[in-house]
Amino acid sequence: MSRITYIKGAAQVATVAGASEAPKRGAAMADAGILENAGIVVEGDRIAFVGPDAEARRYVAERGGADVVIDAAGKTVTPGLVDPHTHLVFAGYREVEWVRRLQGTPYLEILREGGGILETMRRTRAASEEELVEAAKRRLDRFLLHGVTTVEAKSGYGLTVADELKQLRAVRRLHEAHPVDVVATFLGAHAVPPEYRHDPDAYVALVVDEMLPRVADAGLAEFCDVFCEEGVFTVAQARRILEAAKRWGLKPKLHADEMHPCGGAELAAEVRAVSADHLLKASPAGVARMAEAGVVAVLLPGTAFFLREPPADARAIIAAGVPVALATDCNPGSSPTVALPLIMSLACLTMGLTPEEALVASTINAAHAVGRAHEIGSIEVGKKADLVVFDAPNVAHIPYQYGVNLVDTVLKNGAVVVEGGVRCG
Ligand SMILES: O=C(O)CC1=NCN=C1
Ligand SMILES: [Zn+2]
Repeated sequence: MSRITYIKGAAQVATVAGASEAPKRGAAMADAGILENAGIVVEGDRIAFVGPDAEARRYVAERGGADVVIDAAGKTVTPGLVDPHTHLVFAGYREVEWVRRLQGTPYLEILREGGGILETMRRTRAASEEELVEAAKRRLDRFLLHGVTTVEAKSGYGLTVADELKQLRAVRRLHEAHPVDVVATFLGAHAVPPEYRHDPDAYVALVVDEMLPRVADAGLAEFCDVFCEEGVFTVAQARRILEAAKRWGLKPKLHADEMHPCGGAELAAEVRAVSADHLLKASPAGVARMAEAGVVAVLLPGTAFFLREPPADARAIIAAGVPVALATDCNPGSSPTVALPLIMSLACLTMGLTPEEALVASTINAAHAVGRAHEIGSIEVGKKADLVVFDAPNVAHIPYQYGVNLVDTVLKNGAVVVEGGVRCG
């Protein structure tokens, strides 16, 4: 008989229900499926009931009572938060670079000098697989304390066959060893490494002819991403890599139009990418093409904030009918954070999302961006019991109390792993 957990008397339960087949877009994003004075019953690792608390209580009584009871009076329950864009596995931080950027040196200038991503590349190449796993585990611990129960994690700091495989093996070990589920993305085309700086196309050939086959044969990644940006990889190079990735069974994603309007959104639609991410400089035509192609826009307002750039035009992207998701972009250069609730605050404060839209973008739509919407991202019977109890009277408080971590309890696969805001499982 599997364990029965009863989350009782919640002031609000944000079910985010009804969008497991397709992400919420347009006006539908404003509806997080909120129930007042509701209860949730978990059996084993699955959601067994969600609805009025009186009915939940009856459901529990008919099964002889609950093994675990969580009092959610005055609190808000949401699906476990999903972060669809992180560079989780890396060695070393770049606070020195950040101070230089504060004083006016542009991000891409530092990259051209051989710093930035290439600074993290040198440290990640020098680190062992074990060191990468241990450092990332501590970041996953903090993600969990912020209510994040699934993250996507990219390679892209190795930039050699061996080091890209090392990073992706670390991602797989993290998924196996930590309560947070980790979804792997190959990002060998994150930057051109120094040894290829005189022949970037030769590096693209290494990515296509050597890295992709090894990653695919080892089953080390579900997605392939490219940093399509001025001075990094062109649209033509990105197209070549993503078309090859599709032939190897990896689903395409794209860092698109982050710093310059390069046509990344248009390319994402052309290759039918699962998601196009950043989009600070995306063209209206590119956004319209994304809507036609069903590409999810993963927006990263924390990165825009940290780069002190205007954010993506989320209202126009939502109005165009493109589903929007949010992510931290956790990385040592442009977004050293794991605080997805703060990203929700920035989405409201700098991009004009409502609290319910921000929650939809951090749950079911984010789950679609990592191909997991059938399993997670909403509180619906049969889905995995990944749940967060926030010490908040309603959903709005989650982004409203910006910078405050209101996470009280986290259930992962039906088991309590955070209680009273502290790790316990
Ligand atoms: O700077 C980094 O390490 C991560 C990044 N990739 C593309 N933009 C930022
Ligand atoms: Zn990124």
